[in-house]
Amino acid sequence: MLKLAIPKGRLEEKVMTYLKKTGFTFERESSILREGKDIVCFMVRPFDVPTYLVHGVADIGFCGTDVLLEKETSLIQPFFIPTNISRMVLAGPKGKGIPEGEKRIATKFPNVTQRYCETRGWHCRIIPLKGSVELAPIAGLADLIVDITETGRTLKENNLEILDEIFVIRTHVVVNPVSYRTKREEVVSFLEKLQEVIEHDFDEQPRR
Ligand SMILES: Nc1ncnc2c1ncn2[C@@H]1O[C@H](COP(=O)(O)OP(=O)(O)OP(=O)(O)O)[C@@H](O)[C@H]1O
Ligand SMILES: O=P(O)(O)OC[C@H]1O[C@H](OP(=O)(O)OP(=O)(O)O)[C@H](O)[C@@H]1O
Repeated sequence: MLKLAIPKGRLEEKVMTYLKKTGFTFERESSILREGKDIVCFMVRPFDVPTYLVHGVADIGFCGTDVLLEKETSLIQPFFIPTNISRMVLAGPKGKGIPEGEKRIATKFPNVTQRYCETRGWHCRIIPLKGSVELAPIAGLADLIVDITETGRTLKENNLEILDEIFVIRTHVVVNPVSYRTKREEVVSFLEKLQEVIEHDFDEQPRR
């Protein structure tokens, strides 16, 4: 029995489509649980995916680079699944640049931001928020933000500009290292089937 941690939200549909293409069917479905003959899917918040693996209650999960770097977990990352590519960026009010001295930075990703400031040798005051981070400079809560940008629409709508790109965000397949040892055959067989589905999908894509 494989136990998977599936991110609810913008990644959910793509991941569930890949699972069904991999041959899994589900007899019982709810908003938090999908159960089939050889599989159980825990439907969780994206930030919580690594937690289910680290605590050993899930074998495989799917989550973004942002979550993995924010949670600083050491999970096996065999490959990506094709989803929209987004970026973690430093951004601030258009035309104002990066202030001298202490920088107030609002973010959903305090650990990522702390490490980024250390690499820049900056003295920062990090203001953790749960969302709508783009509001912080407008409200005077922060000088800068560290946040995800995909299309750039949110930044543009709030007169913010990218000041630095911190890392590219992909969607990772992640594996619990213990499961990789104790359920090796089942885990490897699933990963191989999933990779075949992804490669077949990719080959089917119309070439631009
Ligand atoms: N525009 C985007 N904003 C946020 N996440 C994005 C975006 N584009 C791609 N992603 C990826 O999708 C993942 C899930 O994002 P989603 O918006 O579904 O949940 P969340 O907002 O991160 O978490 P929650 O809904 O629990 O607050 C992110 O961790 C990131 O890897
Ligand atoms: O570059 P864009 O395509 O505009 O996407 C970036 C926006 O998407 C995410 O917000 P989300 O929609 O997840 O809501 P949130 O602000 O509550 O996190 C992210 O926090 C940015 O605000």
